[in-house]
Amino acid sequence: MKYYKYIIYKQIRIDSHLPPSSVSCFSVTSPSSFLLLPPLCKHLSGVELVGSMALSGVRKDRELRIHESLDELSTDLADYIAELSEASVKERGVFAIALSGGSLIGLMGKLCEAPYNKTVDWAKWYIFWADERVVAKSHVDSNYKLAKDRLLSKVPIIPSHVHSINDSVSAEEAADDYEFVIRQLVKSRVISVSDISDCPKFDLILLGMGPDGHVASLFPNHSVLEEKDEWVTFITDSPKPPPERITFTLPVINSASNVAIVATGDSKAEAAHMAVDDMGSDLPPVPAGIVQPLKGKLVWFLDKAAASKLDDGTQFSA
Ligand SMILES: O=C(O)[C@H](O)[C@@H](O)[C@H](O)[C@H](O)COP(=O)(O)O
Repeated sequence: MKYYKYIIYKQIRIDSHLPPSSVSCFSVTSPSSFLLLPPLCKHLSGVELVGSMALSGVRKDRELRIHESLDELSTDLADYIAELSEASVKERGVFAIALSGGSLIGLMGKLCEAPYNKTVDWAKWYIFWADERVVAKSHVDSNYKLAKDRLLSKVPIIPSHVHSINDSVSAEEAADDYEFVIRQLVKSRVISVSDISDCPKFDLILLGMGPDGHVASLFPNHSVLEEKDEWVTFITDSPKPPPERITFTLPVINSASNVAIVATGDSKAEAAHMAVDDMGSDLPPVPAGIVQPLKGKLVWFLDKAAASKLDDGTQFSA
């Protein structure tokens, strides 16, 4: 649970230019982490803890969860997804979740085990892909195949709720088709709609991050980052093979109720630093750094290696 310490330290540092009386909100993620605040504040000059507002006060900000091990991270990720699923089913009767490819799917593996395999309301899940490689569904590169083999085939999800892309058409047509499917499901309220952007509002979008800071199939310095009109678009020149992909656009990602970015290993450390820390205005932000939900909540799941280059990362290693 060391990541809570990091979050609290980070927020105090960000807020500490304010007069002490203004420091009333922290990204505290659990009541137990609140206990860490008083001793921490005592050691920071100019910082004073202001009442119990901190317990319920959560900044509209990202949350960082940094884990000692992949096992711990997987458990936390499964807890997080299960909690969001429960809340969404309670509120809307369904849970619309978008997956990505890569190591993320393996890290979600705990959902297939007890207690989640029995406690999660799988029949209410509607599955989408934030990005997909334009290959046959049976191809080893298919994100659908990866999720089906590792996750979806192991839990009682209703097959008609699994919305994979049309794999028998071009990338452009697959993107158009996929957007059409999403539009129908927005109409029938399976997917909510954002009241500020008119985009679909997924209950949760799960993203991995590449060493270059890409998320979904939004690659650095690629014109796909500028797409504002479409919900789903396509590329044919992905720097990460295979070249043809469809992807949610940034406006859709940033309209979600919840977005999680999951990144592990040394190779992600530099990109995590560039996305999470304030790099000033000289450098263009990496795509992961432009993921900033308008009204929703962003949570980063990192292991120690991926977090090793974050500013103040040493605060974490105790
Ligand atoms: O289809 C894809 O390639 C992905 O959706 C992509 O965005 C992936 O999530 C990242 O590249 C991270 O992948 P790793 O976690 O395997 O490094």
